[in-house]
Amino acid sequence: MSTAPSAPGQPIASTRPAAVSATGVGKVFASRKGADVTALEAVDLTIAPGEFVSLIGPSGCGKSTLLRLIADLDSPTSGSIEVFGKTARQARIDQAYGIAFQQAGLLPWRTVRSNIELPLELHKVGKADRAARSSELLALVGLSDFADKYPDQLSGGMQQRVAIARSLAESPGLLLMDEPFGALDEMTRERMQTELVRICAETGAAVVFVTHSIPEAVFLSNRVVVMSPRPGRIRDVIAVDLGRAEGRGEGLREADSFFEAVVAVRESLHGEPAGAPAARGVDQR
Ligand SMILES: Nc1ncnc2c1ncn2[C@@H]1O[C@H](COP(=O)(O)OP(=O)(O)OP(=O)(O)O)[C@@H](O)[C@H]1O
Repeated sequence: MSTAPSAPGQPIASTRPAAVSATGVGKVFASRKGADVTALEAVDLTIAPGEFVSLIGPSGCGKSTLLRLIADLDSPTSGSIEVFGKTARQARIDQAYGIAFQQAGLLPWRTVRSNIELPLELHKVGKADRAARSSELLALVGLSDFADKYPDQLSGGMQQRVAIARSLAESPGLLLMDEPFGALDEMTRERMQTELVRICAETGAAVVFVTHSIPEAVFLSNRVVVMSPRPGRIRDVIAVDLGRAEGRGEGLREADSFFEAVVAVRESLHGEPAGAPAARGVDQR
C-alpha cells in the first residue's frame, strides 16, 4: 500500500472518493448545568480507501467521539463528515462500514458462525449465501474449526477475531475500531495486530483505529494522527512506512524504522517540537 500523503491530514492520491473526509469538525456536549464540554475542535482529516489510520492522544481528547461521529452514532456540532462521498447518515444506512469495539460484544446464545452471520441475517441475506460468507470469514480469521462453538468457549483473542469477522461480514470498505485489542494480553495483542494487517491487506478495507498504545499504532498504520488534550485537535499526522503487509513479521518490532516511528509519535504526544533528532527518518508532517 502506498503511504505518501500529500499534506497533513490529507490522503494518498486516489480518484475514488475518500473513505472518510472530516472538514472543520467540532463537537460540544451541552450540559444542563451550563458547563459545556468541547470534545473536538476544527478537525480536518481525510482517509484514503485502503488506508490504515490510528488516532492516539491523551484520555478524554475526543478519539472515541470522532469515531462515533464518523459512524453517525452522534452528530457534529460544526463541520461535516463524509464516508465514501456520502453523508455519515447515508453511509450508516448503506452499511458502508463495520464496527469493532473493545468488548467483542458477541451474543452468548449464538454460535461463532451465527454471530458472524448476524448482520447478514438482519439484512435478509439467504441462508446459503450466509453460510458461504461466514465460512469465508471463519477461514480469514483462522477460526474454521470453531464455527459451532459458543463465545464462552473461546479465549478473549478468539472472541475479538469473531467480532472482526462479523464487522467484515458485509465487505465494508471501512472498519471503525475503538481499542479492539485493549483487553488482551500483550502476546495475544501482538498476534492480533499481525492478523489485522494481513486481513486489511486481503480485504482492502480502510481502517480508523483508536488506541492508547504507541507501538500498536505504529505497527498497524499508514498514518498516526496525534491529538491534543481536550478540546481535541489534530496536533500531528505522522506517516509511517513499514512496508507491505507480507513484510510485517515479528522482527519488524525490533527494527530501527519501527523504533524511530515509535519515538516520533511519542515525542509528538508529549508535545516536543517537530523535527527532534530522534524523529529523523520518519515523515513528521
Ligand atoms: N455523551 C457525552 N456527554 C457529555 N460529555 C461527553 C460525552 N461523550 C464524551 N464526552 C466528553 O467528551 C470528551 C472526549 O471523550 P472521548 O470519549 O471521545 O475521549 P477519548 O479520547 O476517547 O478518551 P479515552 O482515551 O479515555 O477513551 C471527554 O471529556 C468526555 O467526558
